Amino acid sequence: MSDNPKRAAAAAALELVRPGMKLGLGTGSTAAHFVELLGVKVKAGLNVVGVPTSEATRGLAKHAGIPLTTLEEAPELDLTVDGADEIDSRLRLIKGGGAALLREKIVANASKRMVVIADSGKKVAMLGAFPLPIEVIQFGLEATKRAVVKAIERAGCQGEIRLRLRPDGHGLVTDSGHFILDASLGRIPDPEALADGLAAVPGVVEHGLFIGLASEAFIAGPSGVEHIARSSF
Ligand SMILES: O=C[C@H](O)[C@H](O)[C@H](O)COP(=O)(O)O
Repeated sequence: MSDNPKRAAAAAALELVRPGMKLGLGTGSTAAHFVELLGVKVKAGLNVVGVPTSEATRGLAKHAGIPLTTLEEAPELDLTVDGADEIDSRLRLIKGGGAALLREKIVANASKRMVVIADSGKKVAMLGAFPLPIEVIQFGLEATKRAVVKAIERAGCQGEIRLRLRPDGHGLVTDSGHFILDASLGRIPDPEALADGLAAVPGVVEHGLFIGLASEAFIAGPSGVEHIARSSF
């Protein structure tokens, strides 16, 4: 196994790729390994196309020589491979640490199969230690923030909510032109209830709870790569 667990998980997922596949390309440091390894195969003759989940991944994929397409040209994808910030035993995820959650969720939802690649540090008994990213429209930010707080409380959670900032102190703007609120909740006992509550808030574009999207995961740790399938729960 590679001495880099992220790369080992990426290499395991690469084994699922077949010629002719339309692929969703995730975002983040783990997904970047997948893109790089896929690029090596493409240069060796593998025929696939990819839909990137962020402008950062678009750049990496172009550099790696992977032919790109869009969901307009390819509205159904065969396989998406993406990282996660947290993953629980039912393959529920927190994503969006890299601010790409909106496009990541659209791409995952357009895929027949979503495979998560991660190091074992991402596995948790309960979601919530990682601050939950919530993508919101810039208009009405304070009002949306208040409504988000209420939705969070109704779902039995509490914690601090902060606007994600760029290093220059201005609000970070996502690839799709929105802000991100990071909700430090500590624990999310009922992710489904929180997901439903957040989705109902006007101004919330999307949130980083990915429920029912990942069908399997490759999780790499010191003793090797573990394969988890949702059907096994
Ligand atoms: O917005 C970013 C994504 O959801 C990433 O997939 C997630 O943050 C995991 O990134 P990394 O592999 O760098 O830990």
